Order: sequence, then structure tokens, then C-alpha cells
Amino acid sequence: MKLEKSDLKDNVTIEISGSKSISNRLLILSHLFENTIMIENLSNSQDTQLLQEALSSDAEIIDIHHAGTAMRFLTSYFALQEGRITVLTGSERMKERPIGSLVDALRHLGADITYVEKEGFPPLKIIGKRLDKSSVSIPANISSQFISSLLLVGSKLENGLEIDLEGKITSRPYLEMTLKILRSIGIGTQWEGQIIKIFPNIQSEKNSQIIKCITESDWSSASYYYSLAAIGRKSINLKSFRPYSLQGDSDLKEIYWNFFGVNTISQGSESKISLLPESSFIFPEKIYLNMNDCPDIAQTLCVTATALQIPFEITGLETLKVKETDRLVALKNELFKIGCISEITDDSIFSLKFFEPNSQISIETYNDHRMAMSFAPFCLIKELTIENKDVVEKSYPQFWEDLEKVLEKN
Ligand SMILES: O=C(O)C1=C[C@@H](OP(=O)(O)O)[C@@H](O)[C@H](O)C1
Ligand SMILES: C=C(OP(=O)(O)O)C(=O)O
Repeated sequence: MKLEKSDLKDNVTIEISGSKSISNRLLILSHLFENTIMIENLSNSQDTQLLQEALSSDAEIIDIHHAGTAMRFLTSYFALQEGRITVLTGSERMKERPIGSLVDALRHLGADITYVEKEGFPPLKIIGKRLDKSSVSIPANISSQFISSLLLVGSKLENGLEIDLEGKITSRPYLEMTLKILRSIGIGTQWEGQIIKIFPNIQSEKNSQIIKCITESDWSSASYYYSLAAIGRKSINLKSFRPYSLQGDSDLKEIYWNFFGVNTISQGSESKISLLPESSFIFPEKIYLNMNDCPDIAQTLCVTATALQIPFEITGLETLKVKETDRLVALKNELFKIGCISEITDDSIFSLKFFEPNSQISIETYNDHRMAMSFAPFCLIKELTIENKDVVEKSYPQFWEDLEKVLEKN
């Protein structure tokens, strides 16, 4: 995708579809509770579509491609489907993304899961059965998706589920999101220190009422507009967002206000927000930020900071190595192409120096939707090409059309 050097139009309104994370949780719950949940504004991401197809399919082999959350959530879901045999597989990258801690926890609860290829990684052969135990411990520092996966099925176990979180807890807001969603459909939860309890579902199937859930739009996708507003210094409006969000990535409001002077104004009744950059804002000398609560917007922030030449030191990024690609390595390589020499460790990235980039910039995307979308706003500074534009389908299929609406070629 060639992006000519452009200006930002002022005051355009964009509508992004529902949060991928919320949609995926609601879909799993809706199938566990026999379609008693009516979902509005479901995510139109490929990941959510793949999950939906997997949940409605009775095939033995389920291929979930690149969809990590779906892979992790379906592992617990299929482990509970008594008598059903499922081989859960995915893309080559999915076969490199760890799942061992989740499998260990499910096996401890009584699940029958075996590795088809490499120990600790997909594909998995899952023979569904009744799980008879109700407490388990799991490392909390690899992926919060493992824990959310267990939490989602917890109330279906006869005695509920108690999870002991071992060590540091990563991506914490995603766990809070799972618990809030469970409570919104009437399931009891409790979280104290390192222990989370999910109470068994006591509602009789006959008395179950249809619950309507409206999915708020996707804050991770909103990040690309925050970046555009910060670099282009013009306003953008986003529909279907609420000021108090279930999504940890709504930290964008504070991050982009504190470091880039982009104010988020809520237009109440229409659940619309306006991103308004302050013209007299004085940029900080350096950005120091721990992004463990919001790992999916780390790439966006690094590109915004590079475009504005603000040095940065971002920590808390240990999960980035095992996402769609090793995002720390990918960031370091591609930031160099837009004029930033950076250094990475196992859990951080920091800028060392900015320089005038080449005129021919071609950004590699490493099969990672967020590499494509986070680098796109740099076209406000220089013309650039984003390789393999279709990667955006994973979370935001209409990204390029929406981007065109806010850009004006110059
Ligand atoms: O539960 C979720 O919906 C997610 C949790 C996070 O993963 P980790 O917990 O692996 O960081 C996040 O990066 C992912 O995009 C979505
Ligand atoms: C990490 C992501 O997704 P997943 O883990 O579900 O593949 C993402 O969308 O950035």
C-alpha cells in the first residue's frame, strides 16, 4: 500500500466496529450459555469471524489461523465439550506461540489434551470431558489470555473455579475486562491479591433470560487515530466509544494527553469522542512509560514519538515477543526506516537517536496487522509504502478505507 505524503483533514468522523476482545469473550459465553446473550456491534475483525465459525462448526479439525485469543479461549471451551474430539490448530506463527501453561492448568482440572506436534505449542488434540476439580494455579506473566480462558469457563464447572495467579500479573486490564463481562451476565466473581474465584452458575437453563450486550468500539484500533491527531495536529471524531471503558487500551486518553497534548472530549449522547490536539502544548523532553497494561498500543506510541522526535523509553513489554511476530524486533527494524535508532531488551524499547530517514521508505509488516496500522500515520511526515496491506484484516478490515477518509494528499 503506497501512502503519499498527506495532510490530515479536520473534524472527520470515523466509526470503528466493536472491540475484538469484548466480542471474543461474549461469543464464548454465548455458546457456553446456549445463546442467551444477544450481542450488538460485534467486531468485524477476521479473528472474531474465525472464532464465530469455530464455535458453530462441528468439524474435528478447527484452524484458527493467526487468532491468538480465539486459540486460547477455544482450548478451554473444547476441553469442556463432553465426548467431542477436536484438533485445534493455527498458522505457522500460532504454532510458535506458547500454550503450555494453559494446557497444564486444564489437565490439572481433569482435561484430556495432547500436543499433536511440539510440546507446549499448538496444534492440540482435545477430547472433551467433564472437569471435576475446582482449583488450579497458573503462571500469570506469560499471557493473560490463558487466565481469561479459564475464567470464561469457570462458572460451568460444578463447584466453580479458584485460580491462584503465580508471579507477576501481565496485561491486567484484560483480566478485569473478563471479570466485568462475567458479572454483567450474572456470574459471581471475586479477586483478592493473587486469587480469583468464579462462582458456579446456579441459574436454571429454563429460567434463563436473553441478555443484550452492546459492544463498545475497539480502543486498540482507535490508537491509530490518536497517532494521526497527535502528528497532524487536527481533530478527529470517533463514534461508539464511552469515557469509562472495559478496555485497558482506553489508557490512550491519558497517554496521548500527557505526552502529545491530544485531548479526548466526550460528546455524551451519541457516545462519540473527539480527539482535539492542543495547539500550544509543550512536548515532554522524554517519554517514560510502562505499557504492561496496554501492550497492543505500544507500536502506535513508538511511531507517534518518532514522528514527533520525542525520545522514549517504554517498559513492561515482555509479552510482545510472543504476539503475531516478535514485535520488539520488528519495531526496532522498522523504526530505523523512519529515522529512529532504538535498542531493545526482553521487555523494553528505548530510542537512542533520531535522524533524517531515506526518501524510499518501505515498511515490512511481519504478518502483524499492528505493524501496518501503527506505521501508516507516518505518511503525515513522509511518503511510505506498507507491505502486505491485507494484514489489517486480522483486527480492522476497513482500515485503509477509513484512513483515506481522514487524509488529504498534498
Ligand atoms: O484477552 C485479550 O483479549 C487480549 C489480551 C492481551 O494478550 P496478552 O495477555 O497475551 O498480553 C492482548 O495483547 C490481546 O491482543 C488481547
Ligand atoms: C495480540 C493480538 O491478538 P491475539 O493475541 O489475539 O492474536 C493483537 O490483536 O494485537
